[in-house]
Amino acid sequence: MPADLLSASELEARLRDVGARRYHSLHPFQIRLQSGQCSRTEVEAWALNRYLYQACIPQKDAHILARMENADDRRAWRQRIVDHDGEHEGEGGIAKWLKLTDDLGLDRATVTSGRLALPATKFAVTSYLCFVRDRPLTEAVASSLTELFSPSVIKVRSEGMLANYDYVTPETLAYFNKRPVQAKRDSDFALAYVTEHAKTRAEQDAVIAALEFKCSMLWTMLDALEHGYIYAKPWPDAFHAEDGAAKQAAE
Ligand SMILES: O=C(O)c1cc(C(=O)O)c2c(n1)C(=O)C(=O)c1cc(C(=O)O)[nH]c1-2
Repeated sequence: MPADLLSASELEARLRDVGARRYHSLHPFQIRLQSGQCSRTEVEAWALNRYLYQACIPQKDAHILARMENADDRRAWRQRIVDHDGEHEGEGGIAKWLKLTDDLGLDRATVTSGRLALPATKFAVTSYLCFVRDRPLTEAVASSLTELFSPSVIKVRSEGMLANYDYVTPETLAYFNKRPVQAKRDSDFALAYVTEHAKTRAEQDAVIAALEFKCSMLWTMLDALEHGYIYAKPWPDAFHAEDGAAKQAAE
């Protein structure tokens, strides 16, 4: 074993340290959202933009699945696609995300078209898809390891949104109910996978860098919301206050 190779527990500690420093739970927009400081327009813009992230997840998982040579790995990984797409129309995580945007009063066709999403959201999502397509498979798998950290941010966000926004109900946030259990299952698999397949220190460093990349992608999406909606300067073609509840209340 090369002297500089990290043990499994050292690698895990390095990965957890990436999350402790860079995960989007630390972002000012996330803190604003969970503490009730977001305007209704900001909550709507968050949901509308994040739809594009939700929609890309089964596509990125299909890229990874197609590259796995081992049937056991494929059987485990394909569950992620089912979780988001469902077995039938109207089932699965993406449908539940649309329930969230429905409850906020957003038009489905507008949300799914991505027409009013911020340019940085689109760049971030595209770069995630390109990353898992173009980088070595172990790095692509490693980029999903933000799910090591998602159960706690989901809990804090969901509790905060329910406590602080009277238009948000448990049904609105039903998407998040299953995620902590699914995220634990998925991140256990991904952590075991990268631990087994990153065999050199350079490969281990690339796995850590992949997780840093993914954290930066999630961070960028919240930077874009902060810039666009807190400084009130969204991209001209993006979602504006008039596209949301304010407009419907005036009608
Ligand atoms: O609510 C969140 O903060 C959050 C974060 C993440 C994440 O850290 O990537 C995911 C999710 N949610 C999520 O719902 C989800 O399905 C998901 C899949 C993945 C992935 O990279 O495969 N991350 C996440």
